[in-house]
Amino acid sequence: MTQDPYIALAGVRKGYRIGGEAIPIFSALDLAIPRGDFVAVMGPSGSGKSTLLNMLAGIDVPDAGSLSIGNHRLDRMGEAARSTWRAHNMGIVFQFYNLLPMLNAAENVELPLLLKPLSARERRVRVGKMLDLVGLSGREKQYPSMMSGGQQQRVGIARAIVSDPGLLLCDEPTGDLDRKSADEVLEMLSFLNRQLEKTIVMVTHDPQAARSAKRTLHLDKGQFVERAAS
Ligand SMILES: Nc1ncnc2c1ncn2[C@@H]1O[C@H](COP(=O)(O)OP(=O)(O)OP(=O)(O)O)[C@@H](O)[C@H]1O
Repeated sequence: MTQDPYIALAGVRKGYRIGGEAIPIFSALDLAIPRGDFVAVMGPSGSGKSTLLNMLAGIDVPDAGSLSIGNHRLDRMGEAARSTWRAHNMGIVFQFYNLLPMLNAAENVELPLLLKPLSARERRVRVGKMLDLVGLSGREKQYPSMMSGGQQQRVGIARAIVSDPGLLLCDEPTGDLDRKSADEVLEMLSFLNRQLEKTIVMVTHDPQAARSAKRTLHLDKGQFVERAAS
């Protein structure tokens, strides 16, 4: 049985212009990721990992070629449509957590739900479940400044999944963490992939983080090279 890939890039061209000079990043990038996959993306600095994540997130668009996620052609959507699409279909986990310092853990996790037609009680119940899932129940009222990096990242993960998106994009999710906290975060991502069937694309420089993924794609000279997990 063949299934259309969940994420499909075909012939994607992307570059930047600085002053009059064109800087090509991808000239014909192809990529197919099935639903339920957990992919690590590695590659040297400047190889285009963030550019790829930004396109998958609909923050940036290809100059040419097609980019679809779950049958939606992101390259054909306007900015407002991409932004709405993003709010409903994906969660993003950042290297430095991107929590709002003036909000406590529960309020940070609740943020994406404010866009949904839910009552305050429904939001509270959902936020409680998410904090429980990431092992932080009882810490609802704590502010980011009172939490370790690992705890902050778990709040970031709870916020990323609170709307129940099918896709998680992770940008160096363990880049700011010590080994033990990093391993806890990676275990959590594996759990979300295996038990909740989230599709995960994770950019990382950390080979140990990449080993948590089902496969690793190496960006090299604007193309992907797949290497078996070691
Ligand atoms: N908004 C932009 N304007 C101009 N050039 C850009 C822009 N964003 C990225 N670039 C350039 O595109 C190339 C790829 O950048 P990108 O950030 O995607 O690489 P990366 O693989 O994520 O790097 P790193 O591992 O250092 O984060 C780099 O040469 C970068 O300088």
